[in-house]
Amino acid sequence: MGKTTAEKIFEAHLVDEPFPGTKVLRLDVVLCHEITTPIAIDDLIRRNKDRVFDVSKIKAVIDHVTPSKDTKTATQAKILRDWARRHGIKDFFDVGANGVCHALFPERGFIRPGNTVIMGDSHTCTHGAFGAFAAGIGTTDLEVGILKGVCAFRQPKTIRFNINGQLPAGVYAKDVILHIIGQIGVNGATDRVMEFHGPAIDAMSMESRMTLCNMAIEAGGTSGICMPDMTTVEYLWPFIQNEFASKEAALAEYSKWVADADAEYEKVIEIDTATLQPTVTFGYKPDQVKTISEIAGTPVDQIYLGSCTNGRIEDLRIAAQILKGHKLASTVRGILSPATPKVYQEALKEGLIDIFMEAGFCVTNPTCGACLGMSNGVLAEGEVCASTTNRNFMGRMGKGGMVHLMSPATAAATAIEGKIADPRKYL
Ligand SMILES: CC(C)[C@H](C(=O)O)[C@@H](O)C(=O)O
Ligand code: SF4
Repeated sequence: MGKTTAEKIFEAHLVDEPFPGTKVLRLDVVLCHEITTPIAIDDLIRRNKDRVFDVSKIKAVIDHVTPSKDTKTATQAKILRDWARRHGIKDFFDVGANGVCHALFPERGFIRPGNTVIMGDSHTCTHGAFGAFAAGIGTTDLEVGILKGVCAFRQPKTIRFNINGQLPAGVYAKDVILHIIGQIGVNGATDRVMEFHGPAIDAMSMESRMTLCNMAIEAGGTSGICMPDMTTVEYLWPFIQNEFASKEAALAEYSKWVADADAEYEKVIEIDTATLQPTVTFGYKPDQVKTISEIAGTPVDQIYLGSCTNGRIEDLRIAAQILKGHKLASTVRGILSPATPKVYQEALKEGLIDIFMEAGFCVTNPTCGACLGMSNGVLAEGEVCASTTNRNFMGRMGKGGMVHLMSPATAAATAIEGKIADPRKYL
């Protein structure tokens, strides 16, 4: 019988099976940020276990609130910084070099097809875009991962999504994943891997695949996974060219992680792209979605472009293309947080930052910031934000505030009109 991508990765990384169905896997990458890792670090110190299993496999960044805004966040940053220095963790990204973890780490080529990846962050599923098994974990698992380079998982079942056809104009990876979450619900993939296939995925850039996998957790999914292909190889090429004689050789190697044609799935869900429209959330759960025609005209107070979902260069290009020559509506404010310094620099070079600033946007340094209501754009009570992020939970971007999740294109159109707007009019 054939295997899914997750089954192949589990088999290749299996160290132990302490109980039936519980698999201890060898880890290829342990990612860290300053909110959750300091808790693990403090506990390891307390238990006299301040060690790391392999400095080259640990990557750390200060990204959630940076530069620090108060004593608490400065202390969190300091604990992570001191720890990285103490252990000689080279891939540590501090103020000036830091960006949102799930954008920065892939951009640095840290995630490869077939990898096992953990992080104390729920959106770790993003890295499955590379054909990896990447899962968010809690403090105890993080401590074990840091100390021993292993993690226990239940063998997940896989749901396969076939995204048939090509995406219509104005419809992006964000709309696809919002549509899927709307269809299956916030628990629709709990403890499941979401494997994405089909011509629409084959045609997607790595950035779009990351957007798609990023929100797997919003349906309860352990990891989203896309099949490694030439797009994956091209993206990774600057980092792997010394490992392979040619791109074809890299592709041949990575293809072993592609799910077998006769793999067994718990469920196969077919999506016909012709039916897809720009999609936006309402309410406080990511499965509460409406098509743009159902929700257009809803007034907002703030537009936020950024995050690990949609703060990459492709997202800024799409939004800038729509915003070019327009101004923000007089009733709204706009905030752009490029996800990484590289995205920021690239956007500067391409003239995108000019477009955003001329439209009236405030451009912040790369950080999570407003996405989780920590800094750079916290909402007041009763305010509404049109946001390219991934969570619309009650008060997510500020107590008493509400969030409508949408694509960068829809956010840009909304910025122009001050009300949720259809991006297709501006294409
Ligand atoms: C701070 C962190 C633990 C959290 C997460 O795990 O998702 C954050 O990134 C978020 O998006 O709410
Ligand atoms: S950008 Fe938002 S969702 Fe992503 S890691 Fe940061 S806080 Fe979490």
